[in-house]
Parts: sequence; structure tokens; C-alpha cells
Amino acid sequence: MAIRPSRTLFYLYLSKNNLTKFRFSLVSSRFLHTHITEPKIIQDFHIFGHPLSTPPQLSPLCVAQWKRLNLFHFYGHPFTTMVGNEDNDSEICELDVEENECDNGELGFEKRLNFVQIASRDPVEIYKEFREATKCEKQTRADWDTLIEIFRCFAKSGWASNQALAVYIGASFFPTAAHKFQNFFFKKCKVDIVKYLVSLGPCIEAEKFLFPIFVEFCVEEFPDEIKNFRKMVESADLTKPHTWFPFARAMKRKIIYHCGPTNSGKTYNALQRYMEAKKGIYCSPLRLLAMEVFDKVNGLGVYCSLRTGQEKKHVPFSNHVACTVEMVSTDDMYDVAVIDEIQMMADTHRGYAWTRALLGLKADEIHVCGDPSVLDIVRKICSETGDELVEQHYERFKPLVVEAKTLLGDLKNVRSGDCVVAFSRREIFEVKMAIEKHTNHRCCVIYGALPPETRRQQATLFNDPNNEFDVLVASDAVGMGLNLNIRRIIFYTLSKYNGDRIIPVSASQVKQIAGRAGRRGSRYPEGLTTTLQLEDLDYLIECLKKPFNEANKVGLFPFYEQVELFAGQIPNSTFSELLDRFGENCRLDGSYFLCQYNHIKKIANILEKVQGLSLEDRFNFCFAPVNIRDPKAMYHLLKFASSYAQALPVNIAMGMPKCSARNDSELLDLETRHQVLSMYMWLSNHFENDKFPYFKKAEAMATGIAELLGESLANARWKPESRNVGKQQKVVPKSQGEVKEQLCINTSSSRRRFQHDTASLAVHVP
Ligand SMILES: Nc1ncnc2c1ncn2[C@@H]1O[C@H](COP(=O)(O)OP(=O)(O)OP(=O)(O)O)[C@@H](O)[C@H]1O
Ligand SMILES: [Mg+2]
Repeated sequence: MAIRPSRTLFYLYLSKNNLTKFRFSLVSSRFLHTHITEPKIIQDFHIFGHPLSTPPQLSPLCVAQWKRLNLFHFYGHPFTTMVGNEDNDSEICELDVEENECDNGELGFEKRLNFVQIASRDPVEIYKEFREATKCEKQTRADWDTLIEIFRCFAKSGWASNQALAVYIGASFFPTAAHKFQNFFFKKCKVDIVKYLVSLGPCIEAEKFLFPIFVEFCVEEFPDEIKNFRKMVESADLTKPHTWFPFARAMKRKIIYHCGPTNSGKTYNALQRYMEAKKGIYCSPLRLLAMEVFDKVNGLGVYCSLRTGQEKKHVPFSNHVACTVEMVSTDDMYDVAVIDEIQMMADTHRGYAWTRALLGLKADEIHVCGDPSVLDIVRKICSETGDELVEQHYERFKPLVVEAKTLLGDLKNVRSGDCVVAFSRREIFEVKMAIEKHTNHRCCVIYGALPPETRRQQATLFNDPNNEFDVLVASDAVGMGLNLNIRRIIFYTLSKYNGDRIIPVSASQVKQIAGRAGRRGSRYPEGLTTTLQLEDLDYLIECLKKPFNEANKVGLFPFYEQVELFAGQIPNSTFSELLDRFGENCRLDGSYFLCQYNHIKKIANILEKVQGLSLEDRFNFCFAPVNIRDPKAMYHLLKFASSYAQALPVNIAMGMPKCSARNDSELLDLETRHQVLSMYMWLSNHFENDKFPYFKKAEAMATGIAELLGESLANARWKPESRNVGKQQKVVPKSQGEVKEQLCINTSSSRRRFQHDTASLAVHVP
């Protein structure tokens, strides 16, 4: 018995009650796309209006036979994905059926066997056969349609395009190559191969079958394109970064990983070894921390110099140096090196600096300090470099305690020694104003846009018990390094603006910030943390309890020499284009990612109009510390670069304000001025000195402005402004809590939200 409707997906040939022969034909390529990509369960499949699982024609024996013949995976597709309902699919067209092709089940096997043989044929042979063929063998209309669809998918296949990179067919050339391959294939195609491909349909199996034949075709047809692309790719090769430092590789280094949470003594112990060494280098994540170590070590009688992007303080007879990690020299030899906050290797923007320090430092002993998130990767790197790895695990001196009562939405509940953490400058000033208005506390402030000197001055003011400044209001800038006498960290909110939208603060950042409370040796050795609002508390606890996320990749960025080599392959492109092409074509090993360079590209674009800068100049200018969201700072950078390009001595071109800020716009102006001076000092250190001859003047002005900023902050009692006035901020909700736009001082709603007294509850977080 044969059942054959006019419009259907399948033909079923049934003899007696059993299925004896069958043929699946994919009806149209559109069907394939619509349905195969959206698998449904087998019950959804209808043949002539009968769900497949219950058609009267399919006896249990028949189903068993299907299973035995592996028909549920017929033609390479799991059967359950070949579903559809002809009634719903108006575009299903007539089948082009070769009747009587299969007379019994055995023939089906033969056909399958034939396909298996085709699938396992040597692609080189197939290609040769094609090339030697004089014409295309006749195909059915339906097979042509399917074949066209298969090639259309191949040309768009991300998988094939990616694989093609391995044989130096670039992503931009791949569609052209695929199109020419299609023309070649269609002119020469053979029935058996086509039948096999049609049986697969437009799917990954078909792509995998075609790909090696495509490669043979490309190697013969496009030797020049392949050669050129190969050269370009080889010049953007960032694989095996450990081989970039042959001197470090020639050494047998000992890496000591001080692994643990905040406030567990990691840096302290590493610094002990550093100070004992004859020659040592300390690599810091921040200028501020480098300065702190510089002061501390000199204070303990070990001569130490300071090297940051902005300042170079050479202490006579010093064998030790404290530097920012970007400034580390991989040329000098050291006995002991310390790389602090090693988990920053996985930072999307600055990670490359830590990776370079770890791979390239020429030191007998390298102490890396950080949380456990990059421990596995460091283990892997050490096995590649041949360095010995010693792990030292730490626990927090005293557990951090979460106060479950929270501040009940009322800043009047702040106490001496509290640090309120907010994530925008505006909020910081609002909180400071509110606390000073409604309580007797005075507030110091610390946030990223303040110069390190001012941050330090504010930290000292807060740490000193003999003044009225006993509360700190800070941004996440307190999260790293500073030793502050904080009794309790209060999160004003747990959301922050990331330059694009408002997002929940990450668990690792919450841990890092909360860990600032209760430092060993401070007035408050036992740390507390809580939130302003009760509804944020669960998110805080969730974050603190979360284990550290393991990083599976760490950052890399090319040296100038690598970019220069690459530039040789694509002449006449702008620096920004060059970076993009590099990003597209560079090769990386599985443990590394290319650090984000949007910030660099933005500067590159601004500097594009400056004529006369060499590629190296552009590269260096792009790393200058500038707030790309501050138009005034960007304007000054452009001016500096223009004067430099004209070989003129670069002027600071900025006056010194006469007094401290009287309102927020004056405060913002002071912040910008300091950033511009800091940028000038950085440029002066990174270019020949005579090009930026006013370093000393810039330094003196910067010190003066940092002092004015300190004075201004002590007196700041004004409504804050925003640098991005009028910008709409998108909000991404977190699991707990919400974004607060307004300061909430003892609002009735927050009182209402607090329904039960949880003062006695305390959660101990390891
Ligand atoms: N053995 C010790 N003797 C005296 N003070 C110590 C000792 N270990 C650590 N401290 C002090 O405890 C505080 C925290 O130590 P340290 O800065 O080394 O912690 P950490 O683990 O590096 O924390 P973070 O992750 O926050 O950087 C510091 O003030 C440090 O001086
Ligand atoms: Mg530390």
C-alpha cells in the first residue's frame, strides 16, 4: 500500500501492516530552515493529518523496524527535528519523488551505504574528479533547489568562515571564495555527490563535507590572496605570548601566589620578602598604592624609588622601586618582584599589563597577590613557562559581618567610622550633603576623578581620630589598596552606571569593597557591612556568599612593534582601522583575550585630523590617561598632539585657579584641570622631554590644584552637577533591589518597607 498525498513532507510506502520501504524527502529548503532549526517533539509531526506517534499505519513492529534501521536519524538529521505540519506551511511545495527508487528496506541500506562511502571519500580525490569533469551531470529540479540552498548557507556559515581562517582565507574574502566555489561546483557536479548533499540538506554536516573540497579549490585558485592574508595574520599573531620574553624564559623563576580574600595579609607578606631582597620591584594597580608602598618602604629604611606614568621619583642609592603595573620594566633584573591584585589579569581593559608583568619580569622570585579567580590560569601559565609555582592560601583575619538591620533607608543612622559607598559622583555629594545637614558627622570623600594626592589627603583626614571628619563617602575607588580605618561599609546602592547603562555591581566588586571594613591593626579590626535600604540586603549577602568566579582567560594587547609589523600589511589605513583589522585578524591561544580598545580607538579617531604624527606617536598618544567622556580634557589632548606634530614645544596652555571651588562646576573644573596636567606629565614621561618641556610647571600646578581640591571638598556643601547632564541612563535590574535616583532621608516609605526588627540578625561571611 502506498500513501501519497499531493502535498506532503514524506512518502511512506507501507506493505501489509508493516513499513517495508520509505523515503524522506525534504520538501523545500525553506522548510528546512523553518523547522530544522526549531526542533519539535515527534508528536507534533503530522502525516496526512495523523500525528506520527499514533498513525494507524505505524504498528509497533513498524516503529521497531524504523528504530532498527536507525531511521530516527535518517539522512543525517535526528528524526525528531524533521517535523512539520503541511497544513500550516503554505510554502511547502510538491515533492520531486523518484518513485520506486526504494523497493524494499534493503535498498535503503544500500543507499545509506553509498552515502557512507561518499562521506568518507578523500576530499582531494573528489576535488580532482570535479576539476577534471567536463560538464555537470543532470540533476532534478528539487535537488538543484536544495543544492542552491546548501551553498547559500555555506557562504554564510560562521563555522566555515572560522575554519577558513586556519587556511588563511580571511573573513572578508570568504564570501567571494565561497561564491566562486559554488560556480565551480555547479559546473562540474556529480549526481552521487549531489544526492548525498541533498540528503544532508543545508546543515553543518553538509558544510563539513564541502569544506575540505572548498579548501582544495581555494589553495589552487587563490594562492595570492592566501599568501597576503597569511602574512597579515602572521603579523597579528598573539599566540604563545610566553615566548615573547626569551630572557625571562631562560631563567628559572619561582612564582609565589598569595591567594585569599581582602584583608588577609597577602600584600603585607609579599612586601616583607620584597624589602628583604637586594633588588626589588613592586607593581601596583594604582598610582595611589604605588605611592603608599613608596612611602611605607622608605619609612622603614629601605630606599625605594617611585615610577608611575606621571611621576618618576628617584631616591639615591635605591635598589627598590614601586611602580604602576603598566610602567614595569621587563629589561631590568630583580631578586624579588611583587605583582599586586593579580586577578586584574582578567580585566577587560587593563589585563594585558598584569599578563605582561607575569610573563616578562626578570626576577628570581615573583610574588603575586590576589583572590583565587586567576589561580588556575596562573598554574597553566607556569606550566608553559616552566616556572615553579608555590601557592600560599590565606583567610581573612576577622570574618566580615553583615548587619541585617541596614540603615532603614535613613542616613541619620550613620555612625563614626562608617564608609558610605555610592557609585556616582553626584550621589557621593548628595550623601555627603545629607549626612552633614542631618547629623553632626563630617564627611571625607574619595572618588575616581580626584587626584591620588587628594584621595590620600582625604584618607588621612578620615583615618585620623583627632578631627571631626569621621565618616567617609566614597565610590568604588576605595575598593583597592587604600588602608582605611573603616568600621562599616554601607552600600548606598548596589547599582552603577557603566558608561552605557545602569547595571548591578558585580559580586566580586561588592566583596572587594565590603572587605575594606575592619583592617587588621586599625581602630576597627572587626569589619561590618550593610546597605542603606533593606531591599538591597539580600543582594549584598548573595554577593558576599558567592564563590569567586574563575577567570578562564586573561588579557593581552600587542606591543607597538607588533602593531607596526601588522601596519605594513595594510598600508594607507587609519590607526583606528588598523586596530580594528588587528582585532579581527589576530590569533590568540585559548587562555587569552584581546583587551578592549574602544577607548584607544576613540582617541585615535580624535587625533586622526592631526597631520604629521608617526604611527608610534599615535600609538603612544592613545595610551595617555584621559577621560574620553570629558570634552575639555579631550580638547587639551588634541591641542597637545597638534603642537607636538608641528615640532613645537608643547605648552600647558592653562592657567592656575586662584582659589578653591565655591560650587560644583568650579569643583568639576578643578578636577578636569588636574587631569589635563596629569596627562601632560604622562606625555612628558612618554615622549622626549624637550617636546614637553614644562613638566616641572605642570607638576607644581597639579600639586596646587590637588590642595585646592582638598580645601574645596572640606567645604563642599552644594548641589552636585553631572558631567553628562541630560544623558538618559538605561537601567538593567539586578535580582534584588532597585536603582535609587533620589537620596532617601528617613522617608516614610522606607520606614514602611522595614516591617520587622532584624537588628539581632547578623550574617557571618567568610
Ligand atoms: N603579619 C602582620 N602583622 C601586622 N600587620 C599585618 C600583618 N599582616 C597584615 N597586616 C596588616 O593588615 C592589613 C591588611 O593586610 P594586607 O594589606 O596585606 O591585606 P591584603 O590581603 O593584601 O588585602 P587586600 O586584598 O585588600 O589588598 C594591613 O594594614 C597590613 O599592614
Ligand atoms: Mg593587598
